[in-house]
Amino acid sequence: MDAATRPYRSVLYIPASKERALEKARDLPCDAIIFDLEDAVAPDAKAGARAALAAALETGGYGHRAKIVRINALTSEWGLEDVRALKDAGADAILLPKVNTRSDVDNLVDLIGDDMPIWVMMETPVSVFNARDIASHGRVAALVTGTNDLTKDLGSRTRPDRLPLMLALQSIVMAARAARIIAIDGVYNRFRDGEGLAAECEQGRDLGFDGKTLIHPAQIEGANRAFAPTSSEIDLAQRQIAAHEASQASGEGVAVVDGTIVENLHVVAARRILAKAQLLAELETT
Ligand SMILES: CC(C)(COP(=O)(O)OP(=O)(O)OC[C@H]1O[C@@H](n2cnc3c(N)ncnc32)[C@H](O)[C@@H]1OP(=O)(O)O)[C@@H](O)C(=O)NCCC(=O)NCCSC(=O)C[C@H](O)C(=O)O
Ligand SMILES: [Mg+2]
Repeated sequence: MDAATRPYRSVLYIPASKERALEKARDLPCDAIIFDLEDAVAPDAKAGARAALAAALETGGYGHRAKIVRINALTSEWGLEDVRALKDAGADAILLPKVNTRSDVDNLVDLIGDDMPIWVMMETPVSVFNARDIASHGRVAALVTGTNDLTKDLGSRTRPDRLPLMLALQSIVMAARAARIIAIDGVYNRFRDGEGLAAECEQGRDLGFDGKTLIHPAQIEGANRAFAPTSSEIDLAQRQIAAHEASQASGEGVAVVDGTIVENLHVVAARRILAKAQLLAELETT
């Protein structure tokens, strides 16, 4: 699948130390997997997780799902070995945690060479201030929000409305959009709370994120639903395009649908919705 157009509604973290989870993910309906060597893996389990992940990627079977490897920070005792063991293991991208500046990305580029796309964890206050600079790095293909680390570093409280994180969330989406790269929202820790997840997914979708990182398979369906176009969005998009075409044909620049104006820019957004709906429909039949 083309990296530029593939969906990223549901991006599931899997601790690479959990063999059962590595196996299970081959059949889960998520759009992408982050194979985690960092915070989900205990220090004593790092080496075993690295080897298990390399073997799982070699075996394959993850189908259309984007395969992202989250390594440990390059400043940690494990980062360099993670890169060495996994840079040629067949992943679609490497996810670098605890990034602060663009030069952190340069350090990874020096180690992996020319090809592999880099995803960046945005999870420190410094990274948020540098969001535009990081996102515009030519090798960075996605920004992934680390709301747990951000909350820790800010000393803020976890609130359902995520008010303390709003500047960070919006900065991340803005930077990603300015650079035309992917923006993924942070995790929802109460993984058995479907209603809470749905509300946070909706907020993330409203903010402009492409999808949400997840920690448990039970969260996949909610994220897939929230980040896909709804039937009423599809219906409206079709009517906006038709009305705009009709108004153009009669020499008018602007159409009106449901009492709201439709201009060229709305047609661009409407076409984007239809393209995404089509892509997801195709995905369901494969
Ligand atoms: C949260 C968990 C520890 C819960 O585990 P568990 O109690 O074992 O869950 P279940 O018994 O309900 O599991 C049911 C089956 O699903 C499989 N499973 C569970 N989690 C996953 C998963 N993530 N991927 C694939 N499969 C999974 C179990 O193996 C069971 O399978 P079966 O045997 O067939 O029934 C656990 O879910 C977990 O470890 N989640 C991941 C946690 C994680 O990755 N954390 C790090 C990322 S979050 C983060 O760091 C973000 C960022 O950096 C920040 O700062 O915010
Ligand atoms: Mg983190």
